[in-house]
Amino acid sequence: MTDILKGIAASDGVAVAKAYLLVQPDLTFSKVDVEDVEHEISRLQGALAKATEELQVIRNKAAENLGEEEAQVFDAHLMVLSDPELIGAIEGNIKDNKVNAESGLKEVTDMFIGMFEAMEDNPYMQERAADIKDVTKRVLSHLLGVKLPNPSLINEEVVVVAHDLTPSDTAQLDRRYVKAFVTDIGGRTSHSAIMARSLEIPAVVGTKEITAKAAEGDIIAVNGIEGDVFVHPTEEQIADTKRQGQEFADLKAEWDKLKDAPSVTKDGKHFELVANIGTPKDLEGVRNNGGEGIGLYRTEFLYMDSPDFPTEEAQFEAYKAVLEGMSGKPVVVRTMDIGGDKELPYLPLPEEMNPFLGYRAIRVCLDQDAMFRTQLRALLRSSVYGSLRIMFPMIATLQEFREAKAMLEEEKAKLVKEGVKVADDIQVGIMIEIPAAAVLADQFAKEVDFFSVGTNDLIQYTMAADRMNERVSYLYQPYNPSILRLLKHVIDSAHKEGKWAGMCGEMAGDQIAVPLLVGLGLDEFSMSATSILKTRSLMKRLDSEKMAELSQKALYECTTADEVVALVKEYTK
Ligand SMILES: C=C(OP(=O)(O)O)C(=O)O
Ligand SMILES: [Mg+2]
Repeated sequence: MTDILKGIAASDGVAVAKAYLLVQPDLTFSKVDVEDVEHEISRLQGALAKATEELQVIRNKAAENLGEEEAQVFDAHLMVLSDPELIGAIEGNIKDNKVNAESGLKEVTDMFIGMFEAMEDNPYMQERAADIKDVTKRVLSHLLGVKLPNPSLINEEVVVVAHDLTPSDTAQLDRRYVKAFVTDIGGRTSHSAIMARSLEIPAVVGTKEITAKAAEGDIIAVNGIEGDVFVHPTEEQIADTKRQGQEFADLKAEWDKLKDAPSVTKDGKHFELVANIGTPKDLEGVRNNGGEGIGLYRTEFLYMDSPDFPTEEAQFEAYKAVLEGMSGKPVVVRTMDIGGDKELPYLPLPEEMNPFLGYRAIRVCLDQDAMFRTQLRALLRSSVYGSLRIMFPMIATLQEFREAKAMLEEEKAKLVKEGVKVADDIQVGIMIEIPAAAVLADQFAKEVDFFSVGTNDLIQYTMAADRMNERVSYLYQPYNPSILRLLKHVIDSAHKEGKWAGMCGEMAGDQIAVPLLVGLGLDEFSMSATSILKTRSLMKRLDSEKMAELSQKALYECTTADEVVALVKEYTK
């Protein structure tokens, strides 16, 4: 029987393939007293050998697909598996206490993990604790005879099914084989959804129950355009999904013709259409989709992809590659925005009740300023290779901006004194993603060079609706007049001071929002590279005067988001 699930359409495209369950198996066990300790030790040895063999395959796969550096984490795991001190302690525990291998293993590894985790100021030991946790899971899975999912080992076409995908899980998905993914939780602006769009993997998130409905190997049809998922689809549903996929592909072919066209409205008004990227590897997609620059380089992925804090040199190389790769077109680099749903294994942040309201982004950077200054130096050094704009995330107050800017100036002065060349036309701006900054935009506009509105966060904070939570996703309303009024204030405030205002939240590429934003006079639209051409195509059909009238009505006559959507449809018929 077919199960039909409705989720949030997170990344365009369709796929029909077998399910691959990326679900953590049950690793619980009971502690058992045993007589035959030798048997338990040989079970342990067997599991260690299997785990080693498996990790070697994963390591080689990672090196092949992602590069040597990314494979290093598995070397660390292999080292744990062959650590005589650790293995000796586990065997000793089994012998001395006459317990089963599962229990002998877990007790010892828990002890080491606890000890290392307690060394809070020592990121190296924190990382070792994380390695031991991972390895323990793998050995336990072999002892218990259950399978751990290994996304990097996928070598046939599948639809990945998961409760949730972290950005690092998503980064491991190989586009050749992973035809789509479907999750229980998440929203359109969760980072795994954003990454799916840049990897061009169709995705439906927030289905609530895909992991309960789909079993390994079940055929699944995914429609990432509409947000529909069919488990055991009928022939008709498969045909229908594929037909919609074909229609989308045809549209895409039309959009592709606009690759080298300017981004102008019907009446000739130009708007800048630029891209959001997470790594220098994304530049190819930006060029293929006719991006006029980079409006948001999320540098935290550089930190997330690295086994330790990236050095100044490694960062410099990445920033230089992006600036050179864009051949003088503007590049907005956002300083590290860690926290929320983005974690660093080597920077343990305290568990928080509300991580999106907690210790993240500029708050971490101003607090741990050595790390921040390293990034600023790398950025300043790269500035001579293109047109660099530096942007600070999650700014709530002017003090924060002034403090961050002062650090930037200090690092610049030091570099100049050392004889290092630094460009003297670097614009310095902020993300507007906290309502306090949006409300005070008129004052911020006097001190910053530009604004870029981060609607992913601005909407969640304004509506008090978690962007990751599908239960409140109905409140995640980009078109709510309250949001539109905030945007108007931000854009007008920038213009009053002769500054520009952009947007790098997902709303900038939203086809209902674009007519409103054109009407509000937003200068720069930054989005997933894959949304650029369809937005350019839409813009060509809009008249800027008429859109100004539309936005005026939407802001002051509409009372709900639904009314705004209806009005946009009427104005763009
Ligand atoms: C672009 C934004 O930042 P991020 O999605 O990385 O939080 C935003 O909040 O809109
Ligand atoms: Mg944000």
